Amino acid sequence: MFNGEHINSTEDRSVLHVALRAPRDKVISSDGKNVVPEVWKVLDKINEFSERFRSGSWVGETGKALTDVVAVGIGGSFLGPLFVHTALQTDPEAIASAKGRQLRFLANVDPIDVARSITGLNPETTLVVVVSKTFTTAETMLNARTLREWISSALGPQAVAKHMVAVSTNLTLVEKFGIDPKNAFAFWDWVGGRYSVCSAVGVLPLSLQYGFSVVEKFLKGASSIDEHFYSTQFDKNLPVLLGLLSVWNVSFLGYPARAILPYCQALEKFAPHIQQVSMESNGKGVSIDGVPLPFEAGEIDFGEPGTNGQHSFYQLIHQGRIIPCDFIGVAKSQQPVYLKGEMVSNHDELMSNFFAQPDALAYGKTPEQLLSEKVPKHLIPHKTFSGNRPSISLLLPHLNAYTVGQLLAIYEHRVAVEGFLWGINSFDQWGVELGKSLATQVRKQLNASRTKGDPIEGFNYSTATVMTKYLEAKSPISSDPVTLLPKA
Ligand SMILES: O=P(O)(O)OC[C@H]1O[C@H](O)[C@H](O)[C@@H](O)[C@@H]1O
Repeated sequence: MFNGEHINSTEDRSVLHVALRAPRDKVISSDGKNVVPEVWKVLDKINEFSERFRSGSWVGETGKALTDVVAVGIGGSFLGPLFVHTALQTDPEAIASAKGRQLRFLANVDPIDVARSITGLNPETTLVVVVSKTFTTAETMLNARTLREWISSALGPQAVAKHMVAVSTNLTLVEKFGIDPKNAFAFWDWVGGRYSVCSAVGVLPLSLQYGFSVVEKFLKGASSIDEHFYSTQFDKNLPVLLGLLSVWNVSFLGYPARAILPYCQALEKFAPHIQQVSMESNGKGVSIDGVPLPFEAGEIDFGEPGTNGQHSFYQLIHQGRIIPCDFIGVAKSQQPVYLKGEMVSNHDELMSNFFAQPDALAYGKTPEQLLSEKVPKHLIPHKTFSGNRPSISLLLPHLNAYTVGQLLAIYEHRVAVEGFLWGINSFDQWGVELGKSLATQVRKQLNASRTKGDPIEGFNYSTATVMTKYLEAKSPISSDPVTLLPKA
């Protein structure tokens, strides 16, 4: 991976997200060319642009400084930046640098998400960042066209140049869309979408919100783990050990799921991000050579912050199926509170659970213990905990831009280690294609049925029946889509 070999063989690409956070003087080559200078050219451009934006010298169509950003993107062009943004939102340093600003995300093509993302925003003070590796993703492009309409109907079509910028590998399509190429931020095909948060995909919107210096710490944190992963012997190498544990749990013990349980509300978007990193990478049925696997690869990832999850699905984890758990804790809270007279601080209260849960899973509670506690006989089977349920605990010293970068890279490399062990290609995603192409067929049918009354043809009985019901409901379609958007 670090040598730039084309380990993503089905797309004939190298896999070099580590280059996105490499120090300036590092040499990492793809196809014989050192890519680190290109990376820094874009980072410098982001630094300079975000400075202009944040200082108010970049102004919108009506001469006002821009304070709010809507990042439009989905999948890898959304989940990583959302995770990092959510983690920084309560960090004191990041709060200070984001004063008076808002960063929002628009991912879903559901018009409800459009409404949510712009409600209360004024186009005069808003910058839209369209983030798409390919610049062809149907959801993102429709959302981008919708927000372009929102801007130009309020401020005139010429305002688009000042209120819309883009992040993409496809700069030709960015220009075609009407975004000034000077305001396009590039990345490269050797960055997988789900590994792209350290490219302009994450660095641009996060720098607009928090300033480049904060985001640079995030990159440095990720880079520190890259270095550790590259050079540390295996028995002390965090991503290697974690990857081995995952493969052991999935392939040897037969536990296919994994719960990601951060005892830190700021990490609430970590599990959704890792779901994509892990499940899109390792959810494969054939080896890298195309041979059907004689075992199942991939993990089923889900998670919620503790303690919320404890009051929801932990019952199943304690007494139902065996789900290996990742407990993630932070030694020092971003927002400490201690109420006089309380036995412990609020953070200690949270962390009491962080320490208690893995113990309960590991050691359980035996019928003998219950008997000695005088539990009625008929309740003993219900109150018994089998124990011997695996978990790992990661304790971060604190949560800031640097450690968020570290956490991200630990999981990225862990997923890669698992994929290497399973012998699969963790860097392609052919499994997302079929649904997309079927949606194209449905889109054509909906158009033909709505505009010409064409009957539904070429779909199976179930789908045709539900589509008929859907068309009967006749959603309102205005010829002027902006009338349906909420007003600022
Ligand atoms: O960044 P884009 O090209 O718009 O792609 C957005 C997403 O599209 C697809 O769903 C891919 O499976 C994802 O890996 C990707 O992150």
